[in-house]
Amino acid sequence: MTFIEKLSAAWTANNSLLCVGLDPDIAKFPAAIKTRPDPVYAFCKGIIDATADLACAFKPQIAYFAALRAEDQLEALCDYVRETYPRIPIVLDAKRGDIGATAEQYAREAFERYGADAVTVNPYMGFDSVAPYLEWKDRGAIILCRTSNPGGSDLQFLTADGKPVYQHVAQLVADKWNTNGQCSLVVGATFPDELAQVRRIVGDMPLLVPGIGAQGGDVQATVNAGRTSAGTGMMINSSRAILYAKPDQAAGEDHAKAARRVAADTRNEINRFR
Ligand SMILES: O=C(O)c1cc(=O)[nH]c(=O)n1[C@@H]1O[C@H](COP(=O)(O)O)[C@@H](O)[C@H]1O
Repeated sequence: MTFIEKLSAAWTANNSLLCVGLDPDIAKFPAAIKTRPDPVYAFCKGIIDATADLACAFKPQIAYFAALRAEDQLEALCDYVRETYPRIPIVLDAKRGDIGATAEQYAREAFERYGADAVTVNPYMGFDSVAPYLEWKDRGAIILCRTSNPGGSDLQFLTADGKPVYQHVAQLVADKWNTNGQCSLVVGATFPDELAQVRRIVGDMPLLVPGIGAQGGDVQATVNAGRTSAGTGMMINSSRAILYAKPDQAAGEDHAKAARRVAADTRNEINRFR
């Protein structure tokens, strides 16, 4: 099964366009987890177990694991997801970009070491820097197009040949790079107008859409701008708002239950506008 087939099946099985981001920040962990020998694994496993029936994908952000010297725990988590929730795709968020020979190693890291279904990739160095990921025919390459951060406009919004650079990226990927139907684009929920533009350019290509939750993107505007005619086509990511949801102590919630509540609310809100 390819990445896109797996993602499509997860949209249906969980009736969800919600991607749960795994950005483990040990300072924000509950005290009982901080002192465990494998705190990053334990924390993320708790979130995964609490949200696996609500998510269309899990997206570990590699920097959070690497900064804590916890790549082994990321590997174990990816194994755990594949064994326990084999229908949920793993998107490794690494935003790689380098010359072809180096990209081959990054692709092996993402797809062999971590067994990810897809990886985020930076298009700035052009096609030969992306091609090694595309050699993995059953995996996905999710290419940065219109990122959610304010500084994304510095380059992505510059005009070249009469249109903004992010639209060139969308056109290039749709027309030339996606020959095997394995590409996706990153478009921030914080820019719904540009999200709509990208949707017009790329047809039904799946989009990774971060920026709701902690970054304040509007869910209704995001869904209206980015959904396909089938009411799917997006992995709408939320990380911190779910991971570090405040437990309702009166209701006896722990951190995982609070994460589940916020994930369920987010999934349901997205579905209201599909
Ligand atoms: O590729 C990404 O996932 C990404 C692209 C982008 O344009 N903006 C963006 O926030 N992200 C990632 O999405 C996640 C957003 O986290 P929250 O803001 O906590 O929901 C982080 O892991 C970011 O690295």
